[in-house]
Amino acid sequence: MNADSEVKTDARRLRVDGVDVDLGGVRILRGVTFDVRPGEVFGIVGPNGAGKTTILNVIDGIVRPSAGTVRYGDVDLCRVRPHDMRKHGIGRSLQSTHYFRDLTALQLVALGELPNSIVGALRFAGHRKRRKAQAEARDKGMEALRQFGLEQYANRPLSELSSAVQKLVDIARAVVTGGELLLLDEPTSGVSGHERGGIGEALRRLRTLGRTIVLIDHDPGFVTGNCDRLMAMNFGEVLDVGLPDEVMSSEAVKRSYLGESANTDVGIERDL
Ligand SMILES: Nc1ncnc2c1ncn2[C@@H]1O[C@H](COP(=O)(O)OP(=O)(O)OP(=O)(O)O)[C@@H](O)[C@H]1O
Repeated sequence: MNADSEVKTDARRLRVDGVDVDLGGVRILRGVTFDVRPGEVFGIVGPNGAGKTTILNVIDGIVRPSAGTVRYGDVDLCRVRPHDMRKHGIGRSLQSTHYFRDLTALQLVALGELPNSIVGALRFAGHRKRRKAQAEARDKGMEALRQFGLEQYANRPLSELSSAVQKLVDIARAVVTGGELLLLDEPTSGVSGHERGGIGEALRRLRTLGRTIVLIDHDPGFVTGNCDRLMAMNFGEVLDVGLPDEVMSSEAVKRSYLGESANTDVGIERDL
């Protein structure tokens, strides 16, 4: 790798270093440290309450750490407000699209293009070129739906679509926000086993588009099949980071799901 490509790679590397989080007087995360390389699909696994969502919340500025640093390239994300994350190329999918179920697929995706701060929204509302901006948001939204083969759902309300299609539409919205680094919170939750392949396919497409993905998921087959590396967490700490098969078969990870009797892979699948 020459000096130029090293600089470019570093500009898109996510580095989380020594992050502690205290909420309501309780330490939720302790010394969480990992980094995510550009173009990588990085999975976070762990039992309920391990701290997975909290670490995503730290990366996109919803939760501020009490110690440690989070950097994306040379940007200190701890100083960026949540609604400014898109300016730095960070997009996030929703754990659930339930509150948006009356929107059409196109409306949800186009939301990713609209101003997302109060000041921006007020400016947008008063802007004489509002119609043009709305048309552009629609065009970009349609383009994103096309990229994921979802254009036939554009005018259908989310409530009429399967969970898998809703998840894909929401991933398309996160992409429209300009997300080079996509944070996906449980992309397979509520999605039936046979439809999970479509989510994996979307991840592969995002990878070919050069996006970096950090995802949380509870399905061991999905994470081992679709992630380049995994980080396992428990009780707010990192247990292991490495290749998916190695992490999923480590004794510490098995114990975290099963307690002391950590000796069956079947058990992990049951409890994940
Ligand atoms: N705002 C908060 N105040 C106090 N405790 C919180 C807060 N948010 C999360 N927690 C606690 O922090 C711990 C980690 O929560 P988090 O949601 O990050 O876990 P998780 O690994 O994502 O779990 P799940 O798989 O169930 O979504 C849990 O014990 C949770 O109850």
